Amino acid sequence: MRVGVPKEIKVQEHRVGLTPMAVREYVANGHEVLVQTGAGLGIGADDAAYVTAGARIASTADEVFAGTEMIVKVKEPQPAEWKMLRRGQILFTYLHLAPDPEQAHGLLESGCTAVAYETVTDERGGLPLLAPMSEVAGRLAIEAAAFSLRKPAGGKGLLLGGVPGVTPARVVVIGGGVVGTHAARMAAGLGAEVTILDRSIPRLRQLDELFQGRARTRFSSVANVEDEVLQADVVIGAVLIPGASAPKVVSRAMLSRMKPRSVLVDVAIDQGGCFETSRPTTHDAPTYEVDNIIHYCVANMPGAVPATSSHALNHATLPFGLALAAKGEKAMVDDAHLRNGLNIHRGRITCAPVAKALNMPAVSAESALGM
Ligand SMILES: NC(=O)C1=CN([C@@H]2O[C@H](COP(=O)(O)OP(=O)(O)OC[C@H]3O[C@@H](n4cnc5c(N)ncnc54)[C@H](O)[C@@H]3O)[C@@H](O)[C@H]2O)C=CC1
Ligand SMILES: CC(=O)C(=O)O
Ligand SMILES: [Mg+2]
Repeated sequence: MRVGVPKEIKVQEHRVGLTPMAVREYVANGHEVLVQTGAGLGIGADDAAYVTAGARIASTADEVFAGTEMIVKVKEPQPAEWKMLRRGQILFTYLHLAPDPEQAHGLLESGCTAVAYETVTDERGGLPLLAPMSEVAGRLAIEAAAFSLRKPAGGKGLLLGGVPGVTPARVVVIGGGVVGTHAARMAAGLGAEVTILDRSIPRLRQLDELFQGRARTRFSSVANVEDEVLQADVVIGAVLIPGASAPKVVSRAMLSRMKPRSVLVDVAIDQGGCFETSRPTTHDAPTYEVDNIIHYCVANMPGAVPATSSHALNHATLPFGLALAAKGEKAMVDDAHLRNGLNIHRGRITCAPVAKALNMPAVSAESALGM
């Protein structure tokens, strides 16, 4: 198959869909790879590195989209990219369609076959193509919070871990999945006082084992969330219902009762955000304030550390991308986990939670693929 890698165009997005390592694997499997010039510069991979790996270099995104059967990206396509996609062309990338009706319409009109990294599943019930970026974002969330607590950054002037004789900051993590676990590990490692809330009892049991007392666990009821949030210096929003819009777990009414200049980091913003007052921000202007509470809501946090995150992402996407390149849409007929990634197929939505969030009709991926 001819596979295309355009340069990412979202604000401050420096990751790349295929690293030279991955290009070499595609080429070794008999595929042709067309990479837009400069696509890898954010990770220190110049055009020569891609040529060495076996790619051809295209001078424009137009050339990449027009000359290939599958596009491998990182972030959801931007409006200029919807227009370059065509019927039957496979798009393999993050989509986060539930809070994004404009993108959904753009992709439906293009007729493309859009496979979303974030809804591909594995046999253990996990999300293997979301997990590596959730690991990155969970860790970054604590860096972002620590920075936002500092006085020169406009914060309340608190050191996350405190020092001997002075109490540390209270960090509350809502959602104890991949993002939540990595955020809690970073916060606990820095010496903060950490509480993790989740609605899954089995998950709370695992977290209790994992943290061995270095983080408290608590069931995520409305009352418990409120109790924790009102005492917090930092709240990390890390809930997910796969494919769906994030549930709102912190209301605007709670903000005025929180400790002044506390920090909310809404990692779940890519699914619409789990705080009522969240709206997406960019790395250029990552924070804003509501009711004296600092909000950090960057929707592509791992884009800030592309030299780590591009490699972690490629390690996870590679086997699925190779299957799509080898078999086209049949790869999804053969693999139910990859099929769960199918969000849009030739003008129809094929992911039920996405359709529900957008209030649009859906068909099953099985019927769309003629199974
Ligand atoms: N902003 C960014 O740059 C990035 C955002 N993300 C997003 O972070 C979010 C979390 O991702 P993961 O940790 O990988 O998901 P996950 O599926 O591993 O964990 C989500 C957890 O939320 C829990 N949960 C669901 N409803 C809850 C509620 N009402 N209260 C408490 N817990 C609840 C689930 O039981 C689960 O343990 C997703 O929206 C993901 O897309 C991930 C990577 C980067
Ligand atoms: C998962 C996601 O939204 C990101 O890595 O940017
Ligand atoms: Mg979006």
